[in-house]
Amino acid sequence: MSTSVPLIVRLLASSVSVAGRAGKIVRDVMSKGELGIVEKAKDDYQTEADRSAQRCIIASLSSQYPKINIIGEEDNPDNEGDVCSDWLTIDADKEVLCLECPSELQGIKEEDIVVWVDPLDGTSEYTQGALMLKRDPWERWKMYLTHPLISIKWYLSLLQSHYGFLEHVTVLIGISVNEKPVAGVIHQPYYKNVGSENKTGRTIWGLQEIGVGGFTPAPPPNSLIITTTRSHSNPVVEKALQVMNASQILRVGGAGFKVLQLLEGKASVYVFASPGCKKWDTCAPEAILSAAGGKLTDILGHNYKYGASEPRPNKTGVLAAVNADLHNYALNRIPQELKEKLANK
Ligand SMILES: Nc1ncnc2c1ncn2[C@@H]1O[C@H](COP(=O)(O)O)[C@@H](OP(=O)(O)O)[C@H]1O
Ligand SMILES: [Mg+2]
Repeated sequence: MSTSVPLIVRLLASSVSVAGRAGKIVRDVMSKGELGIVEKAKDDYQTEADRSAQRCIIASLSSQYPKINIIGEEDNPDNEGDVCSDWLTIDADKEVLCLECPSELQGIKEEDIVVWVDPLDGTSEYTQGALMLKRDPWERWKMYLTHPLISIKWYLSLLQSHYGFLEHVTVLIGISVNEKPVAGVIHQPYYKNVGSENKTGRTIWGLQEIGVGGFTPAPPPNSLIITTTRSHSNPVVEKALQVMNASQILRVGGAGFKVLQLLEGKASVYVFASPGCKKWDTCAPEAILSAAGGKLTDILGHNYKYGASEPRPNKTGVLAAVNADLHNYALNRIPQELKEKLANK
């Protein structure tokens, strides 16, 4: 790849390519059927797909950009296994390589960049989606009985969802400069492809000042439709949803997929009044949403910072909208006492 292409554009082009490779790893682990589920903390799971996809992304990017600080969700001593040679991806997306470099980012160096990687956002949905790939009802039932995450209520809703949960799964690569998300990639390994011949998924990218690519954003719905968590709710999360006066509430998995719903015109605001999301969940979605004219902050309306020394948890929740007016509307609806409760947690 030519080094005459500005660094941020090259890095985004590499991230688009490696996100697609990581997405294939996510599908391959699922096809083999051994997910290797580990509970890292309460309600926080990891699978072989999370571990392998992260090793692929970090090894590929750090071999090309050795001075960039890359932080991944699965950074821990248990995830230091081998990287297969065919995971190493040094390709770069050709369309992205032709982008203009935003004026503000022209002189930056590798040392100024922090990359936040979530190799598999929507892990709950990935493990529950696995159940639906078992075509034999007896196999499915056996898997349910030994599955650590699925209650009978969820099992029944899974049966109705026809593989839908796997579409919530995304690979997220967020690029920040001077603590601000400036570019990002959301790859959806199962976009419209479960059970079909199309096995490539889709990749959406965004770059500050330039815009988004990989799909065409749609205008917001005519009425207020909110998107929120389906697997990490609690009474405060529900209270913040109630006060929105929304015509519909969509409950889906993953921060990446919720922001895709905003960009696709399926929802207009993403409300999650709880700790739980981390910097790797929001960096790429925030960069892409901002590049499309939207806004992502915490529930108090403050921006998260993405420097390497920032705490990983987004303790004060997530509030995102397709434009500043809708963000402002949602921010004003959240009662002060609820904001204080989160701020003082
Ligand atoms: N209470 C909680 N505990 C652990 N992780 C949480 C959480 N609430 C949100 N998250 C994390 O934030 C991301 C989006 O959550 P949700 O789907 O509930 O909106 C998920 O990332 P991962 O799937 O990458 O772990 C999820 O694990
Ligand atoms: Mg995540």
